[in-house]
Amino acid sequence: MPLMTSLLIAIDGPAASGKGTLARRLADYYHLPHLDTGLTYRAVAWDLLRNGQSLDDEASAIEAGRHVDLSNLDKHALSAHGVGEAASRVAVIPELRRILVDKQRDFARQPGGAVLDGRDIGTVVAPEADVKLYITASPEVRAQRRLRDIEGRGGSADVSEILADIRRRDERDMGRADSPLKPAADAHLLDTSDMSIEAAFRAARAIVDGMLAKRNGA
Ligand SMILES: Nc1ncnc2c1ncn2[C@@H]1O[C@H](COP(=O)(O)OP(=O)(O)OP(=O)(O)O)[C@@H](O)[C@H]1O
Ligand SMILES: Nc1ccn([C@@H]2O[C@H](COP(=O)(O)O)[C@@H](O)[C@H]2O)c(=O)n1
Repeated sequence: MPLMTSLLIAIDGPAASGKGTLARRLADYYHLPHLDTGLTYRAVAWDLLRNGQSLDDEASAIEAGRHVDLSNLDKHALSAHGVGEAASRVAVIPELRRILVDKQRDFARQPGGAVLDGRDIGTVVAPEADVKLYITASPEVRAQRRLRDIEGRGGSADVSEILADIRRRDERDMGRADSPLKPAADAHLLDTSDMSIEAAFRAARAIVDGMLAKRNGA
């Protein structure tokens, strides 16, 4: 559906809740550019890991953050499950967050709008977003989804270890002092535990279309 005006959609939620899948579907449907902001934190973590640097080395993380190029994020290398865990460790560094958030804001403010997904989009990166979605699913359902991801790429994993990792990541992301994961006060909550991808997409689209209709005075 082509848009006549600008539309900025902010999507937040915990690991493997399905926010990236929804963000890509919505971006495609409304013809908007999409940014998975998790990739920016993953790029920093990956840089440290690759260079044998500690994830606690704040100066190196900040330097790596300055070099993150939104147009050159290697999704394939960054998508490994372990990189996500490492990303959540560097994501607690406030100075690094400032640098990455500035880049993400530049992306959000392009003419016509955009879809961004992450942990602090509705609260910090784009509090002015036209629509904010907070996507959740139970940790058990998310662990099963992540397992299917890993198996789909030819890997294998123990679901109880994935579940433990998801719980640890939730605790770190929701408990950090700077920009913790939480729904914005005006976010629409969508629990996808019992929803197919298609059903979640339909529900998200109904929210966005409802906002557009209201904005157009319908
Ligand atoms: N509603 C759903 N029903 C079943 N599977 C789903 C649903 N939504 C997403 N998935 C699947 O779950 C997996 C995780 O989804 P996705 O990568 O979108 O999550 P995410 O929240 O973006 O994760 P991350 O925070 O790690 O980037 C994918 O394999 C995706 O296809
Ligand atoms: N806006 C964001 C996005 C991500 N993070 C941190 O990065 C980790 C990896 O994110 P994924 O979405 O790719 O799983 C995540 O656990 C967060 O710690 C963030 O802080 N803010």
